[in-house]
Amino acid sequence: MKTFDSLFAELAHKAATRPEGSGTVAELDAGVHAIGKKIVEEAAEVWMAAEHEGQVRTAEEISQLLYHLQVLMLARGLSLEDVYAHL
Ligand SMILES: N=c1c2ncn([C@@H]3O[C@H](COP(=O)(O)OP(=O)(O)OP(=O)(O)O)[C@@H](O)[C@H]3O)c2ncn1[C@@H]1O[C@H](COP(=O)(O)O)[C@@H](O)[C@H]1O
Repeated sequence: MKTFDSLFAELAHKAATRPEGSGTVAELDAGVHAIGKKIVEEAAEVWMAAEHEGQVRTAEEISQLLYHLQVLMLARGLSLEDVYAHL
């Protein structure tokens, strides 16, 4: 099963190698402003799912929020350690 750390490693590799068809590369190219809007949208979807849509949908929306947070980390050059230092 994929973990937060293994997904981050996968996304960092995509950012470095820029494979054709990668949504991550497209999102990085869209920039921090666009990624930030996606995070706000996904956060709202997490909230709505948690209130109205049950466990599975909530978990799915949380996974998407985590993904977009990782893309923002890559866009800003942040490492996992940079974030974990604040946990
Ligand atoms: N885990 C994810 C992931 N979670 C969410 N998303 C993106 O977030 C979108 C989900 O958003 P919504 O459900 O709101 O759907 P949507 O609004 O219709 O989506 P868009 O129109 O905004 O694309 C998906 O369409 C994906 O673009 C993800 N995209 C990729 N990954 C993983 O990231 C890795 C790299 O992916 P690529 O860069 O695409 O190869 C792979 O392991 C993928 O499984």
